[in-house]
Amino acid sequence: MSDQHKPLVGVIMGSSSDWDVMQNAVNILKQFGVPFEAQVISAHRMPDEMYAYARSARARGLRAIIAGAGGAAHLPGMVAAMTIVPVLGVPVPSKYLRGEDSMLSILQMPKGVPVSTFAIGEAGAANAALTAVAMIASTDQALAEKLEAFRVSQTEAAKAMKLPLE
Ligand SMILES: Nc1c(C(=O)O)ncn1[C@@H]1O[C@H](COP(=O)(O)O)[C@@H](O)[C@H]1O
Repeated sequence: MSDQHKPLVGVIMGSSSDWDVMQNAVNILKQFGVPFEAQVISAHRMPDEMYAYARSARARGLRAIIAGAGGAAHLPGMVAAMTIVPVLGVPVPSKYLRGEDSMLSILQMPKGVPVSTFAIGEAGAANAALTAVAMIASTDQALAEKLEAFRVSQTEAAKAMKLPLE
């Protein structure tokens, strides 16, 4: 990471109402010190802005785009249609269908335009960010070591878990 201020990961979401979930991605990027940008971009409500964002992503140096959306979640797929920067899709839980609609909208892409799709909700947002970290770590040894250390401490925490019976 030569320039700490130049974002390597773009985090976008269809609405500010997605923030509760999507902040889990931002928190991971902050934890690993990966430069990122985060903003609301909607395929449905801001198609021109979405177009400009996706078309400029690669030239601006983004290595991954984490795109979260709920309901008819077309944002990740439409962004993926307009850039070869890998898109990591996060299904945001929806009010009536609890995110199953979001998940299927993001997951069922036609052959040739991939969106890597993660679990519905917070775990998906965090795991999308961990995947972006892993992608960047493939050419950044210091980041790779941080990711290894994260896994070790997670394992230690799991091994130390106690049940109330004990
Ligand atoms: N799925 C999309 C897109 C899109 O895919 O372009 N734009 C907004 N949305 C979603 O609409 C839901 C409700 O949004 P509001 O809470 O603003 O009404 C959000 O989960 C958002 O991601």
